Amino acid sequence: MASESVELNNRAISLPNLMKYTFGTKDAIPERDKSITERFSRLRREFPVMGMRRTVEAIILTHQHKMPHILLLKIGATYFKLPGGTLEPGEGDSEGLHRILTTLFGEPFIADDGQHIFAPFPCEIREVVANWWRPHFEPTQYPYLPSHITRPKEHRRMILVELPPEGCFHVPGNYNLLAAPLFELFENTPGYGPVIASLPLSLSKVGKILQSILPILSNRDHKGTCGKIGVVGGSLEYTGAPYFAAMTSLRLGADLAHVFCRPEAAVVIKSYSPELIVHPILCTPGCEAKFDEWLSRLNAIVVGPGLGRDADLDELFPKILTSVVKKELLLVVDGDGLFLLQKHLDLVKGYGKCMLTPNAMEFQRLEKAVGFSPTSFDAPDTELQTSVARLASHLGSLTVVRKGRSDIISNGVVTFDCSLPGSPRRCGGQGDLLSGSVATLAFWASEKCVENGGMLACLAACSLIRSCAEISFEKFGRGLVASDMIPVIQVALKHLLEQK
Ligand SMILES: NC(=O)C1=CN([C@@H]2O[C@H](COP(=O)(O)OP(=O)(O)OC[C@H]3O[C@@H](n4cnc5c(N)ncnc54)[C@H](OP(=O)(O)O)[C@@H]3O)[C@@H](O)[C@H]2O)[C@@H](O)CC1
Ligand SMILES: Nc1ncnc2c1ncn2[C@@H]1O[C@H](COP(=O)(O)OP(=O)(O)OP(=O)(O)O)[C@@H](O)[C@H]1O
Repeated sequence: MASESVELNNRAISLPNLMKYTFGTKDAIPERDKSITERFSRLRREFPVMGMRRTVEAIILTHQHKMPHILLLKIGATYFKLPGGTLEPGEGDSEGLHRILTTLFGEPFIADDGQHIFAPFPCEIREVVANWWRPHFEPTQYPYLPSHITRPKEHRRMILVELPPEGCFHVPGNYNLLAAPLFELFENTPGYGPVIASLPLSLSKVGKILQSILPILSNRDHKGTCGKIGVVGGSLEYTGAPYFAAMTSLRLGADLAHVFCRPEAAVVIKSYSPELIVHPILCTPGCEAKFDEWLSRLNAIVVGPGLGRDADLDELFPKILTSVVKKELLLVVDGDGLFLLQKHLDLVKGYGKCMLTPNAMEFQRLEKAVGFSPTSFDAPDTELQTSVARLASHLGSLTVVRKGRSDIISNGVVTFDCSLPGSPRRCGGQGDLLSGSVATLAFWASEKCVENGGMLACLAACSLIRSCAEISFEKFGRGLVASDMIPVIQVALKHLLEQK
């Protein structure tokens, strides 16, 4: 097989087999700077004239023995880099990257006027997979633009490049071109540096991720093995939200779902479904002790759907968070939980098992709460990605999922973008479905000790809920409501698992 088609970042891309490629060498293209010190001196010299340096780098994927590999250039014994270079002033990303790849890999020939030039390197420039910024004239770089930096010195973009099924690389003599398997790069910062080491996560495939997370059902399991999920929410006004979150966890495959709500919401929630275990305890005497006792039996907690914002929660909410963190449980904060969290961010700062799932408005509130200026709802995707990574990093690398036209997921180091089509229907409750599925998938990922389980669970959950929306929209059109999405959870899951 010359070319395998795989789904990366939810888009089909074909990976050529390197066996179908030939390799030639051509004259060396000396590195412009002889050392790292020289590189930064030149950056400093050029900055006042040229402004921020814009660098584009190619993620060229191939497959060998059915395993995806990324092409790297090796210089000397230990230095690896992605094929790429600096854009000219005013040059676009695609145009510039194609020019650079042509210089690096195009066939050399002599033009009619005697000039040594290169034949255009055949490839297709696809989407940006990752962004990194260099705030100062020094090696430190971030996958987001730190808020206090107004004049970054370099912006690096990693761009997916698709190759035809066969072809030829003409490699400059001073480089070795090699294909590194993704698993070798994964989190291997000492070997490849932070940028290359983070690429496998940025490129992860949803079907594979789900497969690695889902528990295998067995007759040896007992009730609870597949998860006991708690939802803290439900008030006089909002009874649907906690039901959606808890029911999603059951319909996804968790064994037990508990709802901790205000007494006035309990009978209503219970009447929606006999499956839910409903505790009418919120803001009642002895609530904390009762909640604490139940917590010990649960695996993951969603705090916030339909919780309300009444004054008595000011006292209870931080106590709930403290108990969850003390018991080291997986924690998803959503809906009104995010509203209340503004005053209590310190309680979750640095808590790696915490996942925040804000919508556009809730995200802005969190930004303001930490002193960042809020990112506009309509900001371009790259700016939103930067803002989500900045917030996640500021909060001590917990996971932030900003829901929207594309869902952006970041832990401050790695940022994913889930842009499956979903549906154009914006009815309430879809975010509650997401929070219930994040909690369940995060528990399963933690049980299987999946590396970066929280991030992958969030990516998988976003893909799942968008897929549910897409499938159910086909049937219900503009009349689609959140309840219509719950029965298709397993259909959507199967669909994602079957992704090639
Ligand atoms: N059936 C039930 O029980 C349900 C209960 N729910 C529960 O309700 C609670 C409050 O949640 P919430 O989302 O209504 O409150 P909040 O965050 O203050 O947003 C309010 C305003 O923000 C804006 N806005 C939001 N997104 C935006 C965007 N993308 N782009 C632009 N603007 C955007 C928008 O403003 P508007 O357009 O109205 O001016 C919106 O009205 C919470 O606990 C939740 O779980 C829901 O789950 C629904 C089903
Ligand atoms: N513009 C959009 N296009 C496609 N999908 C979207 C869009 N906006 C949001 N979604 C999807 O809808 C789901 C819920 O996101 P939303 O922003 O409505 O959350 P929310 O306001 O917290 O929901 P809830 O009504 O449950 O409180 C997410 O899975 C998200 O991917």
